[in-house]
Amino acid sequence: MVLTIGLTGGIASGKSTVSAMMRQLGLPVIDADEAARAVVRPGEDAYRQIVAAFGPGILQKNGDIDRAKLGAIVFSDEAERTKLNAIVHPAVRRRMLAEKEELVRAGAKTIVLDIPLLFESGLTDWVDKVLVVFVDEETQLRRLMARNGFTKEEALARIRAQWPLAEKVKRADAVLDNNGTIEETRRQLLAVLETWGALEK
Ligand SMILES: Nc1ncnc2c1ncn2[C@@H]1O[C@H](COP(=O)(O)OP(=O)(O)OP(=O)(O)O)[C@@H](O)[C@H]1O
Repeated sequence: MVLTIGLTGGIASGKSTVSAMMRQLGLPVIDADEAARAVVRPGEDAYRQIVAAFGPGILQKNGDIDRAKLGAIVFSDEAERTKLNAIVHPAVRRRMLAEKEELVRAGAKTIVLDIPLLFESGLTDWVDKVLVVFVDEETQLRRLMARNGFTKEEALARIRAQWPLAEKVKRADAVLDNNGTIEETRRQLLAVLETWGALEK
């Protein structure tokens, strides 16, 4: 039996920090953001579909998709956003499932799926356990502003575009409180993984 852990949280709540810890512990991590970048690289099906749907005007000189341009188009137009998601989402899911199959074939006992929008995308059925990285809104705001150089308004707009973190916490199998130090978070992570038998080889 393979144990599949879904790692999620809110923007700047510390998911990448925790996923790096999990990798350090030797757990294989499949990263949804990385998959989303990979499927739109030149040569990929989703790349061709995006160029066909939005035109070559969204390309950079070197042929890569200009994420800022595409982002500006879909940001203000829901129909365009739906069109893009209909191309990208299935491709990301296929890629993540293929990566998971590969790890299962290679004999992995525990697999981590790092999916920032696990709940928003309705993918909780993909995992056996949901691990939520939690911070209070004050800490989240401070870290997001510091990391991205956002104003308070810019940071709040991004926080409010996601499910409230408290809702994710309610539905979690385990929660890591990341308001404290990295070391405190690491201790909580080890305890959860121990409980789930996730570190057994
Ligand atoms: N316990 C902590 N103490 C201090 N700083 C932290 C802690 N955890 C994370 N950070 C910092 O807070 C910021 C957000 O953390 P991280 O990038 O891991 O979050 P994330 O959930 O992956 O964010 P996103 O969804 O935006 O990619 C980073 O700058 C990180 O270095």
